[in-house]
Amino acid sequence: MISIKGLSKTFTTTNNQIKAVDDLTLDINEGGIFGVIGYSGAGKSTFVRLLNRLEEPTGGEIVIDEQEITALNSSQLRMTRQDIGMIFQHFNLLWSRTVKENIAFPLEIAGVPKREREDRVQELIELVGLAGREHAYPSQLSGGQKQRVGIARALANRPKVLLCDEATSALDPETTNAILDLLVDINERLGLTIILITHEMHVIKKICKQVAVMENGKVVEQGDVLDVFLRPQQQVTKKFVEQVMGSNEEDDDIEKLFSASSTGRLLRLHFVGETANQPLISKLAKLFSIDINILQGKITQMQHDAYGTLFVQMDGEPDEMDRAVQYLADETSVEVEVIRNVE
Ligand SMILES: Nc1ncnc2c1ncn2[C@@H]1O[C@H](COP(=O)(O)OP(=O)(O)OP(=O)(O)O)[C@@H](O)[C@H]1O
Repeated sequence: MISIKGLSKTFTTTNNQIKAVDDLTLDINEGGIFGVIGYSGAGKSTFVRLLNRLEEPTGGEIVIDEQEITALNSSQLRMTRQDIGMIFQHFNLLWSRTVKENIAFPLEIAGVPKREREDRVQELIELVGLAGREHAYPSQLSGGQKQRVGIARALANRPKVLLCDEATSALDPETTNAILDLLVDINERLGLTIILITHEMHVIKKICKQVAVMENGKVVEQGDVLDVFLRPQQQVTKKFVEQVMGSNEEDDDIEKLFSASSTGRLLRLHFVGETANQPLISKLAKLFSIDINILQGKITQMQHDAYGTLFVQMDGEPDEMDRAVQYLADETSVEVEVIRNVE
């Protein structure tokens, strides 16, 4: 468990004081992928850099694996940092060293003997998918390959925690997906905790189990990603959810699609979890004497679950429509809402 209590960081500049992280309290479970999302300036980078004390906190406490990070002296901190790997948006590689030499660097600093170091580097190269590129220099690599070197280097000393500071923000969408897949693979294979900060909701959606939303140096909302997607409380969270789901303003257009001349019912079906929407719609049409038409829908695939909303028009005898709605409510995990009813 990573436990953060009342964490603060104030930067003092010549003109003013900036509370980059403001009395932040958060618990992060071990072994998962935890996302922290926020807009630029929310304090995400400062927060993640406080976790390994690349920034010194102004106040508060950080405990990782029963060790109080905030209480360590500098030599203890050097040792403990081996348990906390980090990757960066711009990779922070050593440009005059090859792939192999970059990955070996933290092992050299930790005093690992040469033979053991070479074996470990080879293992890491295989793990991140860089076999054949051992002797390349960073300038000869693509962005995705550079981040793979960053990941291998961060994992060299077998950390318990991996901090990712906007690790995919400099990458194109395809490469982003490949790197996110690699992070999931590493999390599953090595069981280490990943803390990832980003301003992109699709990154959270794709790989995180839990998320915290930051604004003005504070966590304003947190929970399971699915819950936060389904019931965003804060305005900032709603905006992030809209990044991947579109806005609810489209609901007005739905009323127009279901025009004054339409009969039957306009339903909003809210899907959560594994329910596949297409089979359900055709099943309804088979089970009941109704016509059913999809007017509009937005379903998104999360790491394990799908969720989203379909607007459908149902027509038929009132009794049959009642039975179909009852069936949806009782026999499926779909939340159903009758928006209009014209008989
Ligand atoms: N070294 C510093 N000195 C002074 N102010 C700083 C320093 N580092 C960060 N800040 C300020 O702290 C606030 C939070 O910055 P931070 O970089 O943590 O936010 P962020 O959410 O990571 O945003 P971004 O993605 O743009 O980096 C900002 O107002 C920033 O200007």
